[in-house]
Amino acid sequence: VIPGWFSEISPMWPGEAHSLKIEKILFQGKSDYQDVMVFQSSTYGKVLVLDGVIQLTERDECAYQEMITHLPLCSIPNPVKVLVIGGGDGGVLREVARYSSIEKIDICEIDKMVVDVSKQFFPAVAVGYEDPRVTLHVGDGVAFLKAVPAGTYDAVIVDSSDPIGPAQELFEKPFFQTVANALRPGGVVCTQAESIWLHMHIIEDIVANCRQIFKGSVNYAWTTVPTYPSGVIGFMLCSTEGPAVDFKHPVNPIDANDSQKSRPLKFYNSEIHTAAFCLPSFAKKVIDAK
Ligand SMILES: NCCCN[C@H]1CC[C@H](N)CC1
Repeated sequence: VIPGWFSEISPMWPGEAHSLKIEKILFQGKSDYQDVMVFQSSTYGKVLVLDGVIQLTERDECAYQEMITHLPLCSIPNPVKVLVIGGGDGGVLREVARYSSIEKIDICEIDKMVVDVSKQFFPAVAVGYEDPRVTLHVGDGVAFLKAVPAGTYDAVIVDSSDPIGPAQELFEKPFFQTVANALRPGGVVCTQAESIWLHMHIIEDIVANCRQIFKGSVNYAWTTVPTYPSGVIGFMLCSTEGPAVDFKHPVNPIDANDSQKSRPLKFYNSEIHTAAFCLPSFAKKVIDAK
């Protein structure tokens, strides 16, 4: 460990550790579920860390929040009801709130401390909670989805941490089945789906499970987030049986109905949407073969 530096050491990415220079530690706490820390970095703004794993930095969170939200929501013509599982920092809510067609945004986050810390230290991320369409449910996303009437949502976004810790169940087959049940026919789900450089086996299992459960489209997309392990993160994009969804070609260009023209997108655009589904051969072999 280098004094004055934060290193992201984890058995989930053995033998490597991304480091950020610390200017000042702003918060350290322990919730019912995990250790929570916020620090001011030298070059990436403020940083949110859960159980020693970087969740977001002010400098590059736009890449993740915009892609995980607009890849699914630009793929269906008229989202009305959306559910976010996880995402307690509020960044996905901020992006979902751009769609004027949306009438209801539910969010189920298990750890209230993440919500409170984000509101205190990341106001430009937690701004998503200010939208009147948002309802926060503090609890376990698995239980929440089991209680949701079938066919309730047009879209579900699973903005989880990694499969070690509170989010473990969000990577397992029963959870994907409850998501499929909660979606309308032709509804879409987008989940945080790790790194093709680090987690090809996890991704292989997720793709196999999704192909069994989601009878519409099943695709894997990826993007660059410098402060995530290996510098990239992926997403599973799945749709239920019903009106066809072509994830690779957006039908609902966000700029057509973006209610927040005062705060333009920093990362997402329709070209990078389509490009996100282009995979290197080692990943394509595994993902497209399933
Ligand atoms: N809403 C914040 C992003 C949470 N997703 C992250 C993906 C990469 C992981 N190593 C840590 C969580």
